[in-house]
Amino acid sequence: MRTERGRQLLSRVLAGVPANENPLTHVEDLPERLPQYAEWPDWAPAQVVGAFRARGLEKPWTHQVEAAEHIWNSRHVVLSTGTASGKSLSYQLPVLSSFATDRRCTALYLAPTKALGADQLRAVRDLDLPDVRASSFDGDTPMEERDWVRAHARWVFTNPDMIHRGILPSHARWAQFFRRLKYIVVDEAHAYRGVFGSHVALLLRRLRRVARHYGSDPTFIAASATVSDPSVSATRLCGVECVAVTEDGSPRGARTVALWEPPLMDELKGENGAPVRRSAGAETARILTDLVVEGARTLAFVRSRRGAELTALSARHALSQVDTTLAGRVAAYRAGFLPEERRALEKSLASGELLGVASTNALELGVDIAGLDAVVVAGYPGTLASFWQQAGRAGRAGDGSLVVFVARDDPLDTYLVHNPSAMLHRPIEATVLDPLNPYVLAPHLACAAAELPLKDKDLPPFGGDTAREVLQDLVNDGVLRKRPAGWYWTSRDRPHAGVDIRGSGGEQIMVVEADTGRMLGTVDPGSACATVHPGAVYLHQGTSYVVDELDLDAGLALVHAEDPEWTTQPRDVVDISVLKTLTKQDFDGVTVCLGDVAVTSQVVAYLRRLPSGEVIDQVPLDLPERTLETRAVWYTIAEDLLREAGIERAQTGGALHAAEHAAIGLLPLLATCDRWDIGGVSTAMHPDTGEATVFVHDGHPGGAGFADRGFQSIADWLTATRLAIDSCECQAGCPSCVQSPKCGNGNEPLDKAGAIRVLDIVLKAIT
Ligand SMILES: Nc1ncnc2c1ncn2[C@@H]1O[C@H](COP(=O)(O)OP(=O)(O)OP(=O)(O)O)[C@@H](O)[C@H]1O
Repeated sequence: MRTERGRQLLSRVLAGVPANENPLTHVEDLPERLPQYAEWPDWAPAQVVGAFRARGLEKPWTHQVEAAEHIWNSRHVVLSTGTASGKSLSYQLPVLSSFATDRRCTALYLAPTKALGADQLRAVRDLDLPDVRASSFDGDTPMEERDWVRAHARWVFTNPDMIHRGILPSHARWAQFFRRLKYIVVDEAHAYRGVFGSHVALLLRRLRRVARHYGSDPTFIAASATVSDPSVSATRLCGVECVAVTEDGSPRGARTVALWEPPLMDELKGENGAPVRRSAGAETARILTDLVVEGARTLAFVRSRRGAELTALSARHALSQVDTTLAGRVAAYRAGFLPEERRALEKSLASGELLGVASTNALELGVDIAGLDAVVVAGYPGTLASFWQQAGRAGRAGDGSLVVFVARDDPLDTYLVHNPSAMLHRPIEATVLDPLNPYVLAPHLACAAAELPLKDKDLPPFGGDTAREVLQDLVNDGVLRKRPAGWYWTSRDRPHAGVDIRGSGGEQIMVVEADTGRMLGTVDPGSACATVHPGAVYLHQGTSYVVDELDLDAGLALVHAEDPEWTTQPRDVVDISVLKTLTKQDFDGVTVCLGDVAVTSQVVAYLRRLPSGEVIDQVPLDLPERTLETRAVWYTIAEDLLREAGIERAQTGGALHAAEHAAIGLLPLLATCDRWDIGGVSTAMHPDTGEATVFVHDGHPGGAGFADRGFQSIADWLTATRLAIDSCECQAGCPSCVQSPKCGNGNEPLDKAGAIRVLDIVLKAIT
């Protein structure tokens, strides 16, 4: 195995670690994989093959041909292979071959971001084939060009937002394009998850319905990072049965993967006196510095934009002490870079002119950077798919490379560094989305009816009976009218503008700088009280603002630029009630349930906190209550089981609370959610269940499928939760195990040992 280079870089990094620290929890060598080539398919015209060859793509890899064959034969397909495995060629080949052999057909390409769409468009144009007429159609397309695109473009590169707002509402103007539509490419399909994924799933169903109205039946091509069960996810997303191609024939250099847990620091204490680890960012800056000194081309992924900038800055500072020329070879990268800037960065990393780049996840999508010497991932990026996408940037053919995963102060990160097989040998989590969520379904059915009257035969892809019920509600509310032939939209205004496919429903709160009137961004109405309450410190693109006023009725938060030395953290009181238990599993003294709940919360105060964690004061707030109706998974425990396990009445609240926090932290292991997409409530005696209960609920109206996923995999989920708590070496609970960064109760009470007992009771009963 060619792992010498990776191992050598690792020992260099370890040489700088103080003798009393042992951050390495695991090292593993992943073997090299050799390329597997196939022949160009017979149906591919010589001109198209020639264009690829001219760009240095001599022969396709096996999976590229396998996918291309399906597409050519009009079978919907999902290609789920690793980073830089050449997914683009797999669809470009059949699409461009069709263009060459059928002078009329058209294709759509959808990317989750404009930047990625622009990259792919450039790649197609660079092939320099005649009659392709590839063109973008997004928010930046000038009005005068739009008519040309509608009338002449054959391959339109766009995004879900534009399909929703710009194409479907005026589909008649696209009639010719739709009539000839042969392919719909859904790139980076794994990005469509949670509520956004549910929106896009319904959008794709609307798109297909309109295409069929004009007589075409396009083939869907989903390109995704490796995910578990790609066929199921893609079928759910696209609304058509997709064949999966997963055998990756692209080559990959050997990689040494090191899992790294920063040490607990003696000198610093966090909330309630809990110990704190050295920050993943600081540790990453140090590792990046060592690697750059070694001349290794390294990419460090840091979760926040500010973190990426600080990491680059502190690596540059450290390097300037060693060799001033090296300091200039480290840069930061963030979202919002122009395409030219990204190209320049790709080039200088490839040439070695730049040696170190600290980046946010923005570099994850659509950048042609591969074959680096090292990648450092600071903090779990939320999904295994993202982790491998980032790690996949390392690995030079014929030479080894190094990947270091640095854990943050977080229970999921703790679990992963102590359970390497969960990180390195586990199938990637399923992409969770729920197109049947009535809160998402209703506005899409209204849009669909406005596009073309909805008929009974249209309903199966929209959920059949569920759709029929939602339509009845829309009729009752006067939004639609039911006539014998179907459901009609009756107003002159289109419903599309009111549907925010990236938000979780409801009018967004605008964050506006009072002095200048500049709109900085928007906040979900559901989280506004917690994030933009008066006095809150609001970060926007690395600049700090303080909120002066929150007017929920007007949908406005007024802020001014100010960078105080403290951060703010909301305090809330939360109550949950069970509206409907959908499924209940009874075990001896333990029940596990899935159902609909109402979560009532009120932000009542906020804390001002110094970077050291010290609290300056608590400021009361007068904000309204808010109720969220959503989906939850919960378990209950009979009192005698708690007592038998030695959990006394006074301890129960803290034990359940700690078990709840850790479980929220671990759910992203099984569902593609972020811990901020879900919430929890625990109580020693819940009025609706009559017992000690821990609830974990979705954070969006109607749910996004996360609680459902927790319910389906409850045993795996709670086993991992228990392991995470148990493997953290702190005494009484810290952010790496049972403390939560978003706890509205200031992480009190928490009982770490009690949480393990609680989980033992539940696991014993259900497994
Ligand atoms: N058959 C091939 N032989 C050699 N190089 C190839 C082949 N196919 C693709 N490549 C090269 O591999 C690189 C990655 O290709 P591409 O960007 O399509 O990968 P991807 O799977 O879409 O990546 P991502 O995971 O970022 O979405 C490109 O530089 C491309 O030119």
